Amino acid sequence: MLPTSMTESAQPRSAPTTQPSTGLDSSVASMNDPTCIEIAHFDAWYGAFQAIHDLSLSIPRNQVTAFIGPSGCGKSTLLRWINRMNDIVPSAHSKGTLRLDELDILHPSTDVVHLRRRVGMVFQKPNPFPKTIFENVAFGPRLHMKLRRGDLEELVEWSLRKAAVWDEVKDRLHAPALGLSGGQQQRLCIARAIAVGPEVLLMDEPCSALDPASTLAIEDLIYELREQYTIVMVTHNMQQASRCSDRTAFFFEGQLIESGPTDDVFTKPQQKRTDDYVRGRFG
Ligand SMILES: Nc1ncnc2c1ncn2[C@@H]1O[C@H](COP(=O)(O)OP(=O)(O)OP(=O)(O)O)[C@@H](O)[C@H]1O
Repeated sequence: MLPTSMTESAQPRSAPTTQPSTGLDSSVASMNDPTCIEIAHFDAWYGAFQAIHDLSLSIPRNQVTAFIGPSGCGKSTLLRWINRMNDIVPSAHSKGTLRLDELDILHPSTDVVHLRRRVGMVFQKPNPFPKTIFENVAFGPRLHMKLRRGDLEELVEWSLRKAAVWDEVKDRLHAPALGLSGGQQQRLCIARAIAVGPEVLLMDEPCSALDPASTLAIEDLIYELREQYTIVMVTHNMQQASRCSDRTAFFFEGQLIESGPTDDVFTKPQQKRTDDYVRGRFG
């Protein structure tokens, strides 16, 4: 399932394959456990409206899992609970289990700042800070790590290379990030997310605001990044799910209808509703 457009540009050329030493070990997790995120009997509400019903799903480590389903079926809601983004929505509440390895994500004592270092998020619309390219990537490490200038520069370069945008920005690191194209901005946002050493990257329709060429570049990148990160991606684009995910979960009206290897979900789905959806009969 390697994307046909897998290009050299998606690969860090001379970058080290491991993150420069920053005192932040993203590999502390029980790496032998194939499950990275365990979701069990999870319900979520906005006020009295129940958006997710009794959902259970295991998200495997170092794979790309795509969440698909018609608008309003709860994909983003689940994604946003995984790094507790819904904490800022006053009406949002939930019940059940969400685990990242040993960490009980929903437990009131869970340190949300620490959780978000382990679980980075990339949004639909690229959202660089109104700062320079360098400062966008350096922002998280400056906040969380005490790095000498040289180490910080090395980490910024590593992150930009890993996000396959280094060659395009290396000569203008101190120019405003908002001057980049949409596709470059999205890769910059991915660099910003990986600079703090997450284990998981959540991507909420990361290509929906991009042109086809930038979309293919990001898809190639997503496929590459799964060697090091567990990726969960919401997408409305069936071709995208089949091009760059290993597993697919189909949601409908707040329920998980089926999940499995992407090829199976697309070519021999177990449920009629899945079949209808992946064939474009609704949604
Ligand atoms: N902040 C909110 N307050 C109230 N209801 C919400 C809120 N966010 C989402 N919802 C509702 O929860 C349900 C699930 O929404 P969610 O955004 O998770 O769906 P989705 O599958 O991601 O949709 P889309 O594909 O359109 O992004 C929808 O009915 C939506 O209207």
